[in-house]
Amino acid sequence: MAAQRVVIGVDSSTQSTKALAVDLATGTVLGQGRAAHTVSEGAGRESDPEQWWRALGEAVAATGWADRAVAVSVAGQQHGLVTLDAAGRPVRPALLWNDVRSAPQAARLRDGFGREEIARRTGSVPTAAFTAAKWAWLREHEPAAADRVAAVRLPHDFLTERLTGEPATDRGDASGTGWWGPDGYDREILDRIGLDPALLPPVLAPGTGVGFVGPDLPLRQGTLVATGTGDNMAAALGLGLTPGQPVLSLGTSGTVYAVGRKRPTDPSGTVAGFADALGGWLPLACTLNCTLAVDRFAALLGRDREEVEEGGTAVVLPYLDGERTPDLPGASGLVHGLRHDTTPGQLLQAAYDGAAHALLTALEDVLGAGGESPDQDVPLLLIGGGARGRAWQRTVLRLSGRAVQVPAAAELVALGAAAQAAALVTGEPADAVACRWRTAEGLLLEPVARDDEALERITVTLRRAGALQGAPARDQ
Ligand SMILES: Nc1ncnc2c1ncn2[C@@H]1O[C@H](COP(=O)(O)OP(=O)(O)O)[C@@H](O)[C@H]1O
Ligand SMILES: O=C(CO)[C@@H](O)[C@H](O)COP(=O)(O)O
Repeated sequence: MAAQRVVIGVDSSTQSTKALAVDLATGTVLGQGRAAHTVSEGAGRESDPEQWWRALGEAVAATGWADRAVAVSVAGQQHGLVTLDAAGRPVRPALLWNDVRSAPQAARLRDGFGREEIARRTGSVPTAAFTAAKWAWLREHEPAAADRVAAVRLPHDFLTERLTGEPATDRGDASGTGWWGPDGYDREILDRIGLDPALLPPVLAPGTGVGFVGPDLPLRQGTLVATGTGDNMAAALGLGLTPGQPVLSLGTSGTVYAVGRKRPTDPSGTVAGFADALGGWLPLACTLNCTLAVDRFAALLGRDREEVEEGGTAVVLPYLDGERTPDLPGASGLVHGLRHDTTPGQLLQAAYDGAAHALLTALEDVLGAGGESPDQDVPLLLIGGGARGRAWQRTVLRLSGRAVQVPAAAELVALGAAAQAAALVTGEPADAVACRWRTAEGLLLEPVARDDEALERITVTLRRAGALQGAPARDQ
């Protein structure tokens, strides 16, 4: 009998690192590990890349397969700016995707090139989330630190390079930088933000290996290392998505996306025109306030997150971290429509609705931007930590009007990374590996009539909130 071959997939996301050891032949998860990250509070959102590296070591060790896996791949939170000195050490903590301090720099890029032109070049109209805006912020606010930078990396590139000693990135994660387009790195944008292209890693073709794990590291020396990718691209691989199949991910960020055959270039900025990790596109809309914001409302109300009640007229715009979709980086949380008979459970439900609203109203734009026609009969795949919650599931059913499918597999990002590692070994496309592993199978929830009234109430409140929520981000 042939020896069992095992691959490891890693998801280095905002709140934690998760690792899965997966049987290459069947997709069975044989071991898993998790290690928490810390994110700064206050004006910015920063994390120490050294902590991610330690967390990767802990999480892969906990799988029980670190010394036996044949291949590994690392997926990571998108957009984060990792700055390294000549010795490969972080110059400062990484600036994360949900740090809105870089909003003025994003606005300058947008206005300098014009929305149409920058979307044509990079696929996206940059917001504060994009790495280009973060580098411009660093240049302006910490020029001495910027001068010391010898290499600029995304979170997953940083970890892959620690494993292999090789600088590399992939088209999926590169597409979230704001300085990458179909012809590679955009020299004019890099020039505009004062970033030397020599500091950036090469963008490897899909399906390429970066190298092998070096000596004295958390995995066996000689283990094959795949390119890895951004976390949303990895989940798309992990689900074996076909074009037009929509996904809603409920984690620190809320994201809605689908694989598309057409390159997206949405000048409105609602849809980011990301590349996927194969050769296609991954139009995506992302919010900053998702599970953490709803959990904060539950805590403020002194309730369990499942203790929601229907009815009432309350509207919550839960923009506790500012917001990206809609692009209101200076926004804060807003409650409207309270009455004497509003119950705490209704208010909590309104927080769920407010967090899901932008994602579900962007769904048609996401499908359209990738050249796919919205088919209401195709179930919405629900993933991320929040997908386990019944209140989240019911909210998505009510506000989408679609059937909702919750895959039984919990860690789709790590599973997608594992599929990418497996593909490197077998020569298959990574999404074909995921289909073979039947990763998308799970609970199918029947559709209910869409609650257009609730959606409209939120849309109107948002429109009327105008000046309160639209205040420009403080330049800090
Ligand atoms: N059963 C559950 N119901 C609702 N939310 C949940 C549940 N389990 C976890 N979460 C939420 O999921 C979030 C973590 O999701 P995850 O996708 O792992 O985040 P990330 O990848 O951004 O680090 C936490 O903020 C937590 O509030
Ligand atoms: O910024 C985006 C997508 O553009 C986020 O989706 C990040 O990739 C962070 O993901 P999570 O840690 O929430 O999974």
